[in-house]
Amino acid sequence: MPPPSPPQPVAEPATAAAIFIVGTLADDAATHAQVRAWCGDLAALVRAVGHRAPQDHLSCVAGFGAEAWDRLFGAPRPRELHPFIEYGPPERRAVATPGDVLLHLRADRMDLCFELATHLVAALGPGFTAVDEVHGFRNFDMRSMIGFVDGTENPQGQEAVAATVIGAEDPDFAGGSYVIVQKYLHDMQGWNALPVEVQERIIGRTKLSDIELDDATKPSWAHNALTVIEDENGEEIDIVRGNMPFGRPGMGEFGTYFIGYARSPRPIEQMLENMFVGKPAGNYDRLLDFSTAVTGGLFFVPSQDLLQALSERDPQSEPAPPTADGYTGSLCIGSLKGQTHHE
Ligand code: HEM
Repeated sequence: MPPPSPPQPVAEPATAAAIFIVGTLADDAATHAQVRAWCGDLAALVRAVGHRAPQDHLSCVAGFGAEAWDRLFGAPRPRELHPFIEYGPPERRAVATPGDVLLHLRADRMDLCFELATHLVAALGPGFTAVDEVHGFRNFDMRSMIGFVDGTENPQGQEAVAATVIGAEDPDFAGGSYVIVQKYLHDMQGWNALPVEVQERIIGRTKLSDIELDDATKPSWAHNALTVIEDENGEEIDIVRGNMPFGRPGMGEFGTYFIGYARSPRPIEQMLENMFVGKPAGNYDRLLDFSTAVTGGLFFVPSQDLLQALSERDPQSEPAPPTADGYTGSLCIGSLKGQTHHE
């Protein structure tokens, strides 16, 4: 058995700064070839910038949307990769917005994220158009834009890896992950006008001390009641969140960039359904009375080895065999696996 393919740095601890870039790709052969080559250059670019400041934990995760995957790499496609599914009524909707490529850059210094983003976008070439870019910062006490500590219940270490990294359920794509992003804008005036006790019932935790409310106090519509989900055996299904606050106070912009990684998009989609539609329907997340999702995207994050292998993939030479329930076929990276750095 070859060693498992190392994942991209999806389950990293929170850093002080992050840049999120979502872009679309022109649908022409030159762009596709350039982006495939970029997949092979990504790790070297991260090294080139990050090596000079090893203590500042620079990392980058790259993901690809469903349509882009087909155009860039052809079949097979990761088993659960599909366009972002919208949830909720018109006045409270998790919207889907365009996005072929996601870049999630993290470091303890914004200048490192900025420098790397500059190189990565240049290398993607003229066929890449950024459609959204957010520069996030770590707020004091790890507090989100709405003043509550964020990330407390994130799994850590091995549990984070188990929650995010695909294993035997999709062997061709083992070592990969799915990621869902949403950019939220908050009505801070409305939120701040609420008594703290009401805010605490909306989040399901105390504001100052970040302690979970007990079951008798926590409403069924609390954020952490709707986002805690279980499998058929009653085991909690974890995801790893890397949310960051962002904004421009002078312009009245106050936001949260939600980013959730998991080994299947299903748990995150279930959480979105619970939040936006409600559980049961109508029993929705009151955080959404003060927060509007203005973007939404789902991306697949290939393992590091697959990212390398994809750079040499020619989808034209591998005719895609679509089937009724998606794509099947071999990824043909067996021969390329020998080129990985750890074998
Ligand atoms: C407006 C955007 C959001 C904000 C400001 C926000 C904020 C928070 C806060 C303050 C907590 C409690 C502390 C913690 O454990 O992290 C939390 C928990 C959580 N959130 Fe969110 N969140 C947002 C959107 C989302 C979305 C879209 C999802 C999933 C689709 C989600 C999933 C979760 C989960 C799984 C937990 C942990 C629940 C637990 O295990 O107790 N959040 N969030």
